[in-house]
Amino acid sequence: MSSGFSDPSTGKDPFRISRALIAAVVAAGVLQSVALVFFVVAVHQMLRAVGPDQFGSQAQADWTAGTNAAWLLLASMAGVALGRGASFAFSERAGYEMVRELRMSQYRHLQGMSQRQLQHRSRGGLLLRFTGDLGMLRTWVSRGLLEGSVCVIVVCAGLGTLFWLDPHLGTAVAGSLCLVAAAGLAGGHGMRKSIRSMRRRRSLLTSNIDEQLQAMPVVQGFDRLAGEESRLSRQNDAMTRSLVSVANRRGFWRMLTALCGLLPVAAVLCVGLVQVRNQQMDLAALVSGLVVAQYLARPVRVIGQGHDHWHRSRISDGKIRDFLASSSRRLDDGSPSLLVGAGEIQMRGLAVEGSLKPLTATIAGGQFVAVTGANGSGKSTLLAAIAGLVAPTSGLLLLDGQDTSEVNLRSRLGRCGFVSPDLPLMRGSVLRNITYGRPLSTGAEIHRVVLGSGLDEVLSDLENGIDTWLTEGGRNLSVGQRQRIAWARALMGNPKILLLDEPGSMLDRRARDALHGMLHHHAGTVVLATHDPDELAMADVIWHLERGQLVRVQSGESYHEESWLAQQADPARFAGMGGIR
Ligand SMILES: Nc1ncnc2c1ncn2[C@@H]1O[C@H](COP(=O)(O)OP(=O)(O)OP(=O)(O)O)[C@@H](O)[C@H]1O
Repeated sequence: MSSGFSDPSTGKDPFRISRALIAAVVAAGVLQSVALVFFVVAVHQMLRAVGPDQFGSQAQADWTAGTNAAWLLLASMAGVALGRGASFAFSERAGYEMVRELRMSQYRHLQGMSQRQLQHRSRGGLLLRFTGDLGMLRTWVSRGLLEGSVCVIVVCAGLGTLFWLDPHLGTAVAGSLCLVAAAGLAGGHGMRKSIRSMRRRRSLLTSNIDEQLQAMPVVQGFDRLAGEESRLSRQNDAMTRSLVSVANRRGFWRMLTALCGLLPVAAVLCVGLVQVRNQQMDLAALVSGLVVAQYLARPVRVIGQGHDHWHRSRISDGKIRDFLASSSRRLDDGSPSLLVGAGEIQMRGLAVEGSLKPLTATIAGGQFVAVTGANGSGKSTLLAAIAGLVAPTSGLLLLDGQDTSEVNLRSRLGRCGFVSPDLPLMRGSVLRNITYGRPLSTGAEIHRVVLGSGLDEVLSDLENGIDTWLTEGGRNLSVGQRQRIAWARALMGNPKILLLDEPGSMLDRRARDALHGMLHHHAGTVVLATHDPDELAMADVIWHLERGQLVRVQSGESYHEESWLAQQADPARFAGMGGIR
């Protein structure tokens, strides 16, 4: 079953339900229905063969016919049980398999989203796509669509059997079901509105809790505990009100479905008794009819609940489709891979809306460029654009002469070693973190990087050394320690282009010296965003950015001279700042 949507990475429709499983569910439904018909026939025959006179039997019990009917009864019971069990298992499996595909499609879509897109999305809403929304869709597919279809087959078979027993019984039950279905459809209005409001509130609450988890020290440090508690309490109350409203509507549905379950029994009893009184039907047919009506209670209830699942899933379905249709870059679109060269970076009118004005410049392979400028001048954006994490809104970026918009993204990402406050450490050991981009690094390479980045000093302070376990973002380490691990992570594999966004901002003097030594020795291009005069003086070229624009290019030497002269002219201004060395 296809929805017309296709995952660009796999070319498959992630909403597709496996045809084989649909066939299996339908087959199980047919088995259950046929077995139910035989079961009723067996009940009817048994009553007529060995039941008392009122059941329409002869004065003498026909034990042979009764025994045959008993065998049929047993066989049909097994068929009903088998059909029901199989239809449940296959329906559940079909739902789980569809959700598995959708989960991966959503995750691949997420992987193609740029840093800015992710920063602009609510985390609560995104989390909901992977949890509640998938759960709702699964419930609809398994319990609503597939189990509901089986139940429709069973109800049809049951109605057919009732018509066979007595057309009046069939008509009464069919009529009563139509009545309840019409009432249900009329009462279904407003359900989606309540669900939409409940989802919005749940997403807000999840985002808030997620933020609080990360920023609890801010809440505590600024003593905003009471304020945040009352905000959460308001959100919690609003969500509870939405949940109660949805529960009320669902309660109405439960009432209808319970009624649906009992109504066929009442209809068969009333119409059947009248027919028996008028001697147009025997008691065997009435009892058999009651057996059918009683069996139909569950399938009718399931069909009724399908309506509830349908409404709940429509909003989730829409949200997932919107998410999958939102802009995301394809990681592997079949275009050629980026080839590694000397690390030359060319920008031709490269711009990022709101952050970086069109920039045309070239950084030669092996050059060391320091980028400086006031806060918000666009340094981080420039580095992230070179790394491929921020998509330029116009212009071209060429790495080693290759237009990055024409190479496949997967080959481009990870080509630059990047240290940035926006790239936190991951949960896991220090070793996992430093080899994150290159899990197959050899022991010798790890040793080289650990020594080259001075990480050995940090590791000697950690009880478990390189196996020390880091929590999310490495928050169980000091900021400087985290920065040095991030450094080592960027150096692994000796990347031709190294992008460092203020990597020394939290380092002590020794660590800073180690960083400078590493910058000296790195055999490749280095682009360093910094305010540090020592680091600026080390660079081959310095780019001064102002409000997203490259306003001045200067050599490191001339910067050094300029600073030295300024220091001589006004020593008081530089007192205590360490000076230019
Ligand atoms: N996710 C974002 N979405 C939209 N605009 C952003 C985003 N991040 C940053 N900006 C804007 O882009 C501009 C450049 O920001 P950027 O972080 O590149 O500056 P920066 O020079 O690195 O600053 P700092 O020295 O404070 O790190 C700023 O005006 C900022 O408001």
